[in-house]
Amino acid sequence: MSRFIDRVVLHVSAGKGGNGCASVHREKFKPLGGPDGANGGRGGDVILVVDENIHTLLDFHFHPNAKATNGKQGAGSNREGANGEDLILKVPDGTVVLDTDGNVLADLVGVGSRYDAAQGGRGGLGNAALASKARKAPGFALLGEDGVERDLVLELKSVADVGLLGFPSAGKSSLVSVLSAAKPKIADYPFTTLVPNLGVVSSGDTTFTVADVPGLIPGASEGRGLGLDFLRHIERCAVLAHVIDCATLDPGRDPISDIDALEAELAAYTPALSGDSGLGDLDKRPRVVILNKTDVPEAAELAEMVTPEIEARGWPVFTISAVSREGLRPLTFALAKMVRDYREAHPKPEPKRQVIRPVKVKDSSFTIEKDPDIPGGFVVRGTRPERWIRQTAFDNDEAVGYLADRLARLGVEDALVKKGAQPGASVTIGDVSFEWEPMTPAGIDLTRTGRGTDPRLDQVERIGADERKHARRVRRGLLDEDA
Ligand SMILES: Nc1nc2c(ncn2[C@@H]2O[C@H](COP(=O)(O)OP(=O)(O)OP(=O)(O)O)[C@@H](O)[C@H]2O)c(=O)[nH]1
Ligand SMILES: [Mg+2]
Repeated sequence: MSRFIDRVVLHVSAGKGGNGCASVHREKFKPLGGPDGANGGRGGDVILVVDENIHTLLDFHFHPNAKATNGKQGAGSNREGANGEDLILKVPDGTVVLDTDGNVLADLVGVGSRYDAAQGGRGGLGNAALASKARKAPGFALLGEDGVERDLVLELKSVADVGLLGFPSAGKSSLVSVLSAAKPKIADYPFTTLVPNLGVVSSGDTTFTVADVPGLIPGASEGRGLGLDFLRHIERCAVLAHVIDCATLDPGRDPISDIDALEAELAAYTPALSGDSGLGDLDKRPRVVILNKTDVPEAAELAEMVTPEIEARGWPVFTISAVSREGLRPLTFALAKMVRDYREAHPKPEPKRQVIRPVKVKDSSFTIEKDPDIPGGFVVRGTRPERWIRQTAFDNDEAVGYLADRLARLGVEDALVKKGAQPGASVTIGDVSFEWEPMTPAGIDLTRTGRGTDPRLDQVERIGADERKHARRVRRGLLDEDA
């Protein structure tokens, strides 16, 4: 059986941030005029946007990997690296975004709704931006960070007014094809419909949509047949319509037992979106029963026989033939009225142009735990320390020194001392382990050590008073610019 494409796993990778640049301003007679390495650009995001012209997730089935472009590196002369371009992926209305554990991350309803699915990495700061009083000409820059990379599950839940429920081959697609201009595939084998089709039906002043969804068989709520794929679509329909095949020759099936089987599956299904659609529980949605194929004489007889029993449940019954087009007008009127009543009771909210972004963490907390694998070792965890590790070019001593200063200022050094870390202990942060060398007794402000002064700049001091003064001005100018 071909795969159902209303559920896809999509691998999104945002762009990497560009590295910052370490550069020193050069001019004739002023070879070393101050740091002018610019910042790297941000990596592009991967963004999902609801588009009215997209109706399936088919594209993602064929292209399951989506990557935004990287930010460019910064350059000398304060030339910032360009940002990566965001990758915009168009999704159909009613797309639900889940993580691989099944948690709903976003429920995209309304054209224009956006979900920032993966954030680009931040660009690294260039040495101009890293300059400070204590570190006039840093000989290093920060690395750009990797963009977010993850697997997302996209599911499509049709947003339709009327959802057709029925066994395979009951005639759901046939019905949509005669009620609307939609031309779904119709065939006499089960599971002809693999992707829901939306039909637009007009009746007087009322226009409403009917979702033709895949057939349902007992056990669907446990995933049999196209079960869950089917049931997902029903969640967002205001009116549920049973389409019953009165001409089936399957032993053991009759209209009443078909309805009971479908109702049992609905009852067993736990909607992922319970409550949020504003439609209420599935079992409280209004229903109609459509007895189909009554152009077949036996079917017409059977329909007549079971009608009172179904009406006794309080559900309106319509006897139709999708093939001979009998009984369609009363059915259309009735559906239009139910949809109108529903809309009056639930005025449609303005289509939300919601932009869903993950919450930004501005978190300077960290934890230190004993490393279970290395005796005497420690593992430091925290958003900022882990980010700083990713930003550090470990082949550059100054960059490593800067990292050490940052960690010390955050209190990591002190905390390690308190935890009883010994010099030379293995300390792991993120992907990096190193031997810990306490730099100073705890408590001394490490930013004042002057570490980071580019030794080449010392030469400036030997050039002569005028040039020195000029160089200083340039430098101050740069510092002011960055402040
Ligand atoms: N005689 C008769 N046959 C019908 C009628 N409606 C549909 N059929 C036939 O029933 C078969 C199945 O019709 P579909 O419309 O594909 O059924 P479906 O419910 O969409 O089936 P799935 O997509 O497989 O779930 C086709 O051969 C249709 O021609 C009807 O009113 N009378
Ligand atoms: Mg069908």
